[in-house]
Amino acid sequence: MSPHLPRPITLAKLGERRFTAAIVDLDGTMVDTLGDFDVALNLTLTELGLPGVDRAFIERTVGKGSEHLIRSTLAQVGGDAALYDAAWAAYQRHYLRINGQFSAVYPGVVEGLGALKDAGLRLACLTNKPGAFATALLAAKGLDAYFDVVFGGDAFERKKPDPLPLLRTCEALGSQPAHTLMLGDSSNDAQAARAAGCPVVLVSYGYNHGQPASEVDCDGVVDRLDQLI
Ligand SMILES: O=C(O)COP(=O)(O)O
Ligand SMILES: [Mg+2]
Repeated sequence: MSPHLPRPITLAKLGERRFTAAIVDLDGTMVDTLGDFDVALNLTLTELGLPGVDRAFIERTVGKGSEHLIRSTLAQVGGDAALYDAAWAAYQRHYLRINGQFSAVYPGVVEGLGALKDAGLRLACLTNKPGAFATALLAAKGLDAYFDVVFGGDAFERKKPDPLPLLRTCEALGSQPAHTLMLGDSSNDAQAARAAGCPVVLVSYGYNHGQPASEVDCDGVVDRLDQLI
């Protein structure tokens, strides 16, 4: 395990670095979306005549985008991989209809985003979720106004943990990676940030493939986003 900075970490403690921007993950960091995933995925499985999956499976599987979630789910329930296209179409239809209805913004998120804005940082939302799901969810939860840009998992050729989405997001923000703070909940966020050269802080409460966030190589862990300021 890598050494961590003392926690709760603050922006001041992050090496007195002058941050010009922050990139914020969505699922498991700003919004607890497990309920939305559960409903959309199980409606899809029912439609295909397949057995359901439980929340523990979903919680350890989300984070690498919807395509990965659907492939893993078909494998989990013994569904034929040839059902992928039908599953993807059904999942999108169900997800877009229920998006946000079974999910909730985590405590401290609104306060944390407001404080980052007040500190003069430009903000981007960068998620592995499809862009259409992400923009609708942010709007439904009243979080859209905080962000200068929003990029989904379909915005670039590769998703987190590849550094490409972070590097492109830094470009869009006009911010150097070393001065851009990544805030996420999983090893996908942390690995992408490390490879892109962005400092990275994780939240302790999200979805990290069944592993505690404190075991991930990152610059700090917070229990609420408003602990940063
Ligand atoms: O859709 C997912 O896999 C989760 O996406 P996120 O954690 O990058 O927001
Ligand atoms: Mg996440």
